[in-house]
Amino acid sequence: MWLSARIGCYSISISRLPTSSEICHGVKIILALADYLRHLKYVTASKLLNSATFNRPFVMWSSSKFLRALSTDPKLIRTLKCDTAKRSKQRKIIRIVMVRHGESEWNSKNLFTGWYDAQLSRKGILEAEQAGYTLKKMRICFDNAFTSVLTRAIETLKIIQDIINHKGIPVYKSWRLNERHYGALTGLNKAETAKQYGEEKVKVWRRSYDVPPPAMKPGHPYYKEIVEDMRYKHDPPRNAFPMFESLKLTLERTLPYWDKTIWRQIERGKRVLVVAHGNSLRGIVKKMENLTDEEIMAVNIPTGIPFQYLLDAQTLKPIYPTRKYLGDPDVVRKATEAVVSQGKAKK
Ligand SMILES: O=C(OP(=O)(O)O)[C@H](O)COP(=O)(O)O
Repeated sequence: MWLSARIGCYSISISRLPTSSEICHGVKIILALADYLRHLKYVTASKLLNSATFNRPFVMWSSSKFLRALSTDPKLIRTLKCDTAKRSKQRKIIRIVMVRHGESEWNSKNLFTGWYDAQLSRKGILEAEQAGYTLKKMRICFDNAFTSVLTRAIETLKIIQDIINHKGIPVYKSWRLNERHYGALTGLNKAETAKQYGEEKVKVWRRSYDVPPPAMKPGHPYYKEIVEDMRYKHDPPRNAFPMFESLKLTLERTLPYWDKTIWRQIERGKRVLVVAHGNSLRGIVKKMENLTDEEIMAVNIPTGIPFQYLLDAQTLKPIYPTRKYLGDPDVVRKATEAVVSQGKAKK
């Protein structure tokens, strides 16, 4: 190798002395490289050049000479960026960030929402913005993002992407990340339901692992709107379209997507952002933290506050056993308590 350089986790190898015509193209290459890295890492071209370190100390070139040494010949320049395997090895820790969408209009009215496509409330938009600013302040970057097919999650993701300047990353949407289907409870007020059926019953419907809510029947006010929604035209199949879901049933359709799609990306060293829902995320939390069916009952996820898992890049095991919220602990505690209180009977 004539020269190899490392810039952060990216490497450039130049196989031989460039010819004079190759040197002419150098500027174009470095600009393309700077542009690529700026997209991924927010570095400017000058920072990029200043941080270049060469593995042959005697070839400590100035930036301008380095510029001129680059060429458009792909055989000459072996690598412009490290492959993901190399990156994940260099990165000792892999971060996964998840966030429940910002407050929806139905959250603000304390209604069971499930598969009803509620919009973000004004407060929910602000929560999504705050989530974006938190990630921006921490300089957290992502390679791709995953969300449900419900507007409140998609909009939250868009707001975050805008703020952290990640509009270009691939976004994958799947109904498998949808909120649990709340069946016949969809559209009912939680506090009024607790008054009618008792707080204990509502707690079982909201938080038990395998007790489902009553099924949504064709006469239900939101039946047609959900079943005939064009976003479900092809998937889930008609004969498997849910009419209710316990957390267990939710997890049974979320987990294959987590394992086969999201986790594969994580294994390849990709930094993923998952924007989903209170209960679809509780399912993933159960799996990540290895919680029992009883332990998951106590987990409540507030809207719009990102949380992360840090994994050892070699073993892919979480470094800390529980999720860490990226927010003021007091705010997180109050927001979590507020979620619990939603099931208290109306006085
Ligand atoms: O649709 C819902 O969740 P979402 O607002 O996260 O999409 C549910 O109404 C959440 O309610 P729960 O916290 O009583 O399970």
